[in-house]
Amino acid sequence: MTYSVKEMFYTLQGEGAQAGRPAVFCRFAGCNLWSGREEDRADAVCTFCDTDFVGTDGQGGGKFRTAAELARAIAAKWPADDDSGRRYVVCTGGEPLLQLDEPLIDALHAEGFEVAVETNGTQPAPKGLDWICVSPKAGAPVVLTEGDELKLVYPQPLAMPERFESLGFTHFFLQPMDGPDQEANTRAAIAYCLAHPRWRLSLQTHKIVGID
Ligand SMILES: C[S@@+](CC[C@H](N)C(=O)[O-])C[C@H]1O[C@@H](n2cnc3c(N)ncnc32)[C@H](O)[C@@H]1O
Ligand SMILES: Nc1nc2[nH]cc(C(=O)O)c2c(=O)[nH]1
Ligand code: SF4
Ligand SMILES: [Mg+2]
Repeated sequence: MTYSVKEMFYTLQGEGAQAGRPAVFCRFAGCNLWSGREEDRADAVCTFCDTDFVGTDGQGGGKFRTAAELARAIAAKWPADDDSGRRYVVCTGGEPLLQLDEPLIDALHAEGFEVAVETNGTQPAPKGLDWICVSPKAGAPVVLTEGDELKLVYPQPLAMPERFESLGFTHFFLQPMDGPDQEANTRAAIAYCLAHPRWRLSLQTHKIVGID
């Protein structure tokens, strides 16, 4: 299996229940809900994506021919002198579950990492993941109905929170949709959480503080 990676970087997880935690982000190239080309955005299943996941030309990106090779490259991003035993990798994209497989999870565990995934939930998950974040998209079926956090970008008129709150997740987050209406979306997400206390607010804190 050859893995196509857009970019790879060490930063703080900005979103959800693990916000603030140091992590290597591995952004896989490609998605099943949008081509990534602006001219296709309006007709895509997912129209509000804030991410460039096309190609392998970002920082630390490239093609990796084996799971061990990719796991070594991820490990090389972690501070060399760290002895905390808290290595953490977030596999994102694009849609990581188009590529992330059991051999790669095993290779990352062998490098001492806890392995997290950020997924749109349209693909089954391989065994062995340590943290599963599903972010459903209106118009795309959710097949991954259990995990650690469900993080719904809000508002999506055809994917309202009520539809997801009986699924098997530990945490339920609303994340205001970034874009031209970001401020209004944030106020609406706050109002929804206050009226429905099962839901918590997830801000994209990396954008607030200006890190990757
Ligand atoms: C770029 S996606 C990649 C992972 C996967 N394809 C997914 O959608 O979950 C990473 C996270 O960013 C969220 N996201 C994407 N565009 C956003 C936007 N405009 N505003 C807020 N969150 C956004 C996604 O819902 C997801 O939780
Ligand atoms: N700092 C930081 N946190 C993130 N959490 C989810 C991200 C993503 O693009 O999947 C992301 C990201 O791109 N940067
Ligand atoms: S599913 Fe995720 S990566 Fe794909 S277009 Fe939507 S937000 Fe972007
Ligand atoms: Mg992002």
